[in-house]
Amino acid sequence: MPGIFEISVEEHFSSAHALRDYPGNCEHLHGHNWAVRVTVECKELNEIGIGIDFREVKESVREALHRLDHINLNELPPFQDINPSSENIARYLYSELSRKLNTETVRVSRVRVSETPTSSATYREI
Ligand SMILES: Nc1nc2c(c(=O)[nH]1)N=C([C@H](O)[C@H](O)COP(=O)(O)OP(=O)(O)OP(=O)(O)O)CN2
Ligand SMILES: [Zn+2]
Repeated sequence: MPGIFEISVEEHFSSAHALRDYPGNCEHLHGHNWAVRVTVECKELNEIGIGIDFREVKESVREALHRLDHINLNELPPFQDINPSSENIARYLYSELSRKLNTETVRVSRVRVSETPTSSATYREI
């Protein structure tokens, strides 16, 4: 039976955000240590049994997260008109990382963004 491999890495960044029009204290600027889990899928392995090197995925994720680190996310162009919610950050990273990592055999399948150990949003395309 054909199978699929899911390869995941997790990286972190720290930044502030405020949810505009949120009915509560999240409307005020506050910070999180965000955790980002990126999953890449592939059907084939190379000659040494690897779908895509964890290190290659981590390098791309770190580069993308560097742009989000230690800033006010509301001031970043992608979040000037939409809220930097976990959902919107996950979709933004999915798009950035897909451009960087997708090949004929490998594609980013999901990005999970966690604000706390118990609260996260995941973006994937169907
Ligand atoms: N679906 C979403 N809901 C909320 C988001 C979000 O991005 N997507 N964001 C927030 C706020 O940013 C808030 O800072 C996070 O709230 P929460 O996870 O509840 O964090 P707390 O530290 O307040 O959690 P407690 O467990 O209640 O201490 C809100 N909602
Ligand atoms: Zn928050």
